[in-house]
Amino acid sequence: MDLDTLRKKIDEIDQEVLKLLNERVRTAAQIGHVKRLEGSPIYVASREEQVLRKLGALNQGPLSDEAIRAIYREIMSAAIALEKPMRIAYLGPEATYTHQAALKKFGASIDYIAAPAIPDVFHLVAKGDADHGVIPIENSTEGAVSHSMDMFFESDLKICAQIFTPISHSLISLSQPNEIERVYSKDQAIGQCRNWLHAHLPNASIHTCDSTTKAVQIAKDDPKAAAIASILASDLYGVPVVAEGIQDRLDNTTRFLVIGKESSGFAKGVEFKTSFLISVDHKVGALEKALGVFSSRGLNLSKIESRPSGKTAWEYCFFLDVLGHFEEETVAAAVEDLKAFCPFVKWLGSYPNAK
Ligand SMILES: C=C(O[C@@H]1C=C(C(=O)O)C=C[C@H]1O)C(=O)O
Repeated sequence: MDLDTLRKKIDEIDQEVLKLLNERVRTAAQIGHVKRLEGSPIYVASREEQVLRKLGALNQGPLSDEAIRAIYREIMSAAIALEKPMRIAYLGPEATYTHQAALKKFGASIDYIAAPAIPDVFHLVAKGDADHGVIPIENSTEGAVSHSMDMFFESDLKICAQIFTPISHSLISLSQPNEIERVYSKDQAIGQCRNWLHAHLPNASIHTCDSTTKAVQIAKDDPKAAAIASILASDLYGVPVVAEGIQDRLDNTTRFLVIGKESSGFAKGVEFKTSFLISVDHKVGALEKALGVFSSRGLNLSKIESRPSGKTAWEYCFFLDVLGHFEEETVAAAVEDLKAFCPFVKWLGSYPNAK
């Protein structure tokens, strides 16, 4: 076929695609109406994952599953915006890695609010100024973001989704590396580039600041300074990248959480993760007994992290991640068991265990 004929064919296909897309978002708007009557949440992470999994199973190519997910991310974003204008608070300012994770999850049709600090994300959602919030929770190189974890002690907000984002850091500066005297970034980002900094900028002093974006703002005003941040932040502030991919591990990935007033309901065909916060008695075998509640039911405990209780020195609480949904019988029964002997058990949410 010649070019004109092929382009005519594309135009005809686009007409059909457009008609179907509008039909799809009109149906989503109707769903939004039903949800408003029921008072149920507009964004439903488990349903989205179910739709994406079904599409993955139906897909015969040549589009990759990744491409289907990216395309549908924007279709769903537009659908949600028609159901209700939605606001997502994230740990800002603009162009942070959390901002990028939020965009990846919610797409371009949603309104975003940059919050100055992690507690502000929680407060905006709790007050109803934002429908959901996005916060970093752990990094594959540096481990837990303890400030985020500790917020769950006091907050009643629930986890409704998780987002995994590969993190590639750049050195951003008005000067070349041999002229840099000071390096600025968020503590977590500095920790992810420790070996690189030691090898390439051994004489530079290292300074922490509130965010990777803030670091770029500093580097914009101080030619002897460099920031560790994303290429997006370098573009936004017009400060050049002088070295790329400076993180110590190639597979450096951060896990972010979406928080909201409600967790994510169960959906068939979707694998779930459930997070808990517990404390155990100061007794021999108390922690082992708590963990045994899950293993005896064949439940996979995918993570355990201890944090100081915040009440008494040298007393700890434990964050647990278990594969399964709180609405599933085995998980619910395990929790009932825990409640019988643990002084404190708090369910933090069940959400799709999508990578
Ligand atoms: C349409 C719905 O609302 C939202 C949009 C979805 C979609 O476009 O498929 C899926 C889940 C929700 O986040 C729904 O709940 O089914």
